Amino acid sequence: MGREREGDLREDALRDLIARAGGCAVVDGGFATQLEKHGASINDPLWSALCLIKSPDLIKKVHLEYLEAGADVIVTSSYQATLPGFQSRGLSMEEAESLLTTSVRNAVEARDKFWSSAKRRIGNNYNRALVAASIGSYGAYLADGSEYSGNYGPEVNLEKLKDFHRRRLQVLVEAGPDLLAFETIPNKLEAQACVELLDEEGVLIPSWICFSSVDGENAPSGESFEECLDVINKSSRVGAVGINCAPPHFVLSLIQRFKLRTDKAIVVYPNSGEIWDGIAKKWLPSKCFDDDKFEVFATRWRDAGASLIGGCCRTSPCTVRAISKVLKKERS
Ligand SMILES: C[S+](C)CC[C@H](N)C(=O)O
Ligand SMILES: N[C@@H](CCS)C(=O)O
Ligand SMILES: [Zn+2]
Repeated sequence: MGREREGDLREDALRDLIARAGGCAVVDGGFATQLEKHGASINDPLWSALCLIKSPDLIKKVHLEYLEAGADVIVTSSYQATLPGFQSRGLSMEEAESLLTTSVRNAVEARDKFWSSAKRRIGNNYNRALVAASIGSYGAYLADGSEYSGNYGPEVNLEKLKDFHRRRLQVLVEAGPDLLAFETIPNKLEAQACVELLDEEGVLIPSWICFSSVDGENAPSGESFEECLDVINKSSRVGAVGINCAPPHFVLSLIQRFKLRTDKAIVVYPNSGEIWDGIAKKWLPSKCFDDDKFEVFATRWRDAGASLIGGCCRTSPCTVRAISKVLKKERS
């Protein structure tokens, strides 16, 4: 993958989608959550990536459900799919890379299948969706909940994070997604690693970088979002920045703060408000927001300046349907 001229960046893909969606595009919802609803057992260090090995057909089914619900962007099943993770289960490097490729192909095939029939439906309100290849944080790979602490320890430096992300990023880009979605980034160092890697690898498809948050104020590491945004603002390869898998009631004030610090598009797809216990590997009941609430919030988030809105863990196609209904109402 050689270095390319800035002018070749395909940043229009994201801008065009947002414009086609009337100023605010709909991102899908909790992918792993929906796999579980269909009976997948993902209590495993590979989490949802286990389905890439065990039930790839289910992955396609879930993508189709989110498309039918109105998602303008579907995020691939690769959140916790990593080369060392797969290799630790006895897969060869070649097999592991092939699973990453499959995660993108599954989503592209679902998108193409859905669009070929949806575009013919009279009066349909659908856009041709984009496929965003999910790149979960290093903390996601650790499978100990550290995507919500950002505490990677002193031995994890910038180079180590870039090395961790490099080959997966190359394979995913090679598989031909429309976008890259860096998800639940918990600290500034990993944001820096992602930004530098995009440059070093000359990645031409636009990325978004999303942070998690556990206090509604800062990144999980305690670093301010302003510091994190300053890192991201330096990169023309990052088209959007925002928050995912944090509780919905944090989102409005974070959008307002992000708007003061960046000109990039803002992307938000919070979870239901429940809290992940990374050790027990289960969701703890907490202030939980239902789909009606998402419908109300989505308008406020859009009015505050978000241009990509969806749901994350513990949200469902019903959540996305509610978001899509309210955001697309005014243009139908
Ligand atoms: C977004 S969290 C619920 C994903 C799962 C986590 N990385 C774990 O393996 O425990
Ligand atoms: N795209 C991932 C994010 C987990 S935080 C999923 O929905 O499963
Ligand atoms: Zn999530």
